[in-house]
Amino acid sequence: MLSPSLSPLQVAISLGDPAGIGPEVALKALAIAQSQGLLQHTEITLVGSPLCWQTCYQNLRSRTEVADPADFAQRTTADPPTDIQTGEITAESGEVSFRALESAIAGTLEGQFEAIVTAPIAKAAWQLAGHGYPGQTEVLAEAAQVSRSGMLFVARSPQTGWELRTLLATTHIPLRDVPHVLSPELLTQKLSLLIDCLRQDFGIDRPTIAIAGLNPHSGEQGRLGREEQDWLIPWLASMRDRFPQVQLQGPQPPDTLWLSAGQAWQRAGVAAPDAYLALYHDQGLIPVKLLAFDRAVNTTIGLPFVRTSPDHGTAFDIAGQGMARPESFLAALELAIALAHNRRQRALQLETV
Ligand SMILES: NC(=O)c1ccc[n+]([C@@H]2O[C@H](COP(=O)([O-])OP(=O)(O)OC[C@H]3O[C@@H](n4cnc5c(N)ncnc54)[C@H](O)[C@@H]3O)[C@@H](O)[C@H]2O)c1
Ligand SMILES: N[C@H](C(=O)O)[C@H](O)COP(=O)(O)O
Repeated sequence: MLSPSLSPLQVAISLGDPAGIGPEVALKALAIAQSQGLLQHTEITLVGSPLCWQTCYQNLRSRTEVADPADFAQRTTADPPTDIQTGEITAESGEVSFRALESAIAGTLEGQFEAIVTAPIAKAAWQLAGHGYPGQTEVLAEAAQVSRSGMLFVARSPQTGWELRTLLATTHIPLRDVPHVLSPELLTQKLSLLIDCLRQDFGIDRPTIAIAGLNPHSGEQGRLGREEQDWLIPWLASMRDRFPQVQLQGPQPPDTLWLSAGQAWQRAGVAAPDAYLALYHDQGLIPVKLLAFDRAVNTTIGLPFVRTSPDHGTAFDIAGQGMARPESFLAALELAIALAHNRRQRALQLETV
């Protein structure tokens, strides 16, 4: 038997919404990973309805490179009672995608998997199926019973190797609620989580982190909004005292905060922060997706296991046509393997001291 350090990493891939492009990008990414030898030390388990995995494979195999689900281990959940209509938001597809995620999480909490890569789900389909969660992140955090979790997007530039990391302080809430939900307590929780993650998962002990303001021009001394003056600037000052090893920049005008990321993405040697903290969903995700839509990975931090996902959704407009690009899913798979490997190494080091 292999020693724990040499046994294959156990990675689950959850089906996602079978009416969308999730199973397609997963099987395409797996075909690339197989051909590039990326799975040599990894055992992949496909989680979800076996009928849906097979249907996707049979539909696409003559048109494009897709891996055969039969090449992988399976953790099965119930097949849908009726045919899933590609591109349609239905309760049936919502139920199938929810069960796949639930089963992947259960397998992880039982110790079967070290990482989960989730294919995208449609939140509206979950609602139709009676699952009121705003996203997969929230299900994962609840199931893992963690007090702190966060939605971090990671993307590596193919030109320079520089890594963009953006954490969202708030996620799936209406824009009008953002100023009420933001607070010094919430930001302290997210910032400390980010600092821990940078140290443990990315090996950065003394990071530079840039924090966005909320209002145009960061409030322009209170003339365009008061949050910066009233509490964001004092909060940041207190965080500088609390985390002296971290260089904290901000609160910076949000419209230009990610300019440094754009420059470091394209040109080697440009100085840019190790991570950005965005105050709300689209503030952080517009620059991330504009710069790196085919590269970025959504990873849930603060969990006792690794979870990654592509940065895109179910793309119902192109589902079933074989044209979905698998690069973001492949990046999610690669990051999951790298992070799970790091965690295993760290656990072994802790055992030996
Ligand atoms: N991680 C996730 O589970 C996740 C992430 C984002 C959105 N979603 C869900 O997906 C659904 C659709 O969301 P949306 O339309 O806002 O975003 P989307 O990412 O699904 O699509 C946005 C646009 O990008 C295109 N696109 C997306 N992925 C692509 C790919 N791999 N290759 C080629 N083109 C691609 C689509 O065709 C569409 O034009 C929503 O229900 C949303 O909740 C899920
Ligand atoms: N907010 C993410 C994005 O826009 O890409 C995505 O919806 C996250 O969804 P999950 O929590 O389901 O991963």
